[in-house]
Amino acid sequence: MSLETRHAAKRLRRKITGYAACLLPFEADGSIARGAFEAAVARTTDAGLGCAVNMDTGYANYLTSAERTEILGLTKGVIQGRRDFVAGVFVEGLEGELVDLYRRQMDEIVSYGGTPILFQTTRFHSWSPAQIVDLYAKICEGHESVFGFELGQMFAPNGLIYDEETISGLMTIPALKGIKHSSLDRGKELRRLEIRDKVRPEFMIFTGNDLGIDMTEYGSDYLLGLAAFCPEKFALRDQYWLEGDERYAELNDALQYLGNVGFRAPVPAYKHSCAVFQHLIGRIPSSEPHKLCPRRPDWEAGIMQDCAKRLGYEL
Ligand SMILES: N[C@@H](CC=O)C(=O)O
Repeated sequence: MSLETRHAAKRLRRKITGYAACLLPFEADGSIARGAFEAAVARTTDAGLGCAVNMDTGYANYLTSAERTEILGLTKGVIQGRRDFVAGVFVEGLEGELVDLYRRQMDEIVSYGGTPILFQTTRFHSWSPAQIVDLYAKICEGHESVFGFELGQMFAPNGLIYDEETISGLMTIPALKGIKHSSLDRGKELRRLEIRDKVRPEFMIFTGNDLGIDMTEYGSDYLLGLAAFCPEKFALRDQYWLEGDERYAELNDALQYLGNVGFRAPVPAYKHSCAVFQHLIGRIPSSEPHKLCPRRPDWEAGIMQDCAKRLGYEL
């Protein structure tokens, strides 16, 4: 795609739909900070963003199934039907028939009022496009609304970025309403938008590109771990875009600075960056990530402080 074509693809003043992949915060003793999690769900919802829980940012890969269920309960309790929320379905490492494994967790999420979003599993990495599309069709059958999730392996080894045949096939499944795309690759995401516009214009592409959050300018919506750092700033940015307000650019730049620092390699340590940031601005009781999460260096608080100041937080 030439730069001219890319520039022409921008959709000024589009209404953007945004979800934050909520961070699961911890107390200094390593226990889940339930109150702070509930406050984050309330803050995100009040700001106008949807909550995505039990995602990578919520340590879906490290939580027990009982802990994931507890998170669903806490989320439902705070949101109380005021708006939708999405929740990760994580089957990696589980034994059994794949369709059953997915559907059992999806049913549970729906029973809490959530929309399931399907993490991938290494078990289908070597499958053909037709086999993968068929699996999703079976998983989604009878469901009203499900989201897919393409996760780059810089985030987690169970993730996979599909080829275009698979993506086009997935877009034909009626219950699948959209897909989160986390390749961190603008070109790949722009191609998905082109395919979507041809195959099924109402199908949602949620950018998961924390290094390119302006993908929303081209027709993506978003489901971002970065939005969990400061959901109200994302809401304001989206409002500026909707209104054609020139303050959009400066705020987007400040958010992107935070994204570039927070999501630097090794990428999975972004959850520690998020905890450090949230602790600095006084929202969570400790800067501790999940005990299995890769950690940032001791100077993280200094650089996060600079990001926070640029976003206008007074520390
Ligand atoms: N932040 C995302 C991961 C990559 O996009 C998530 O929490 O799932």
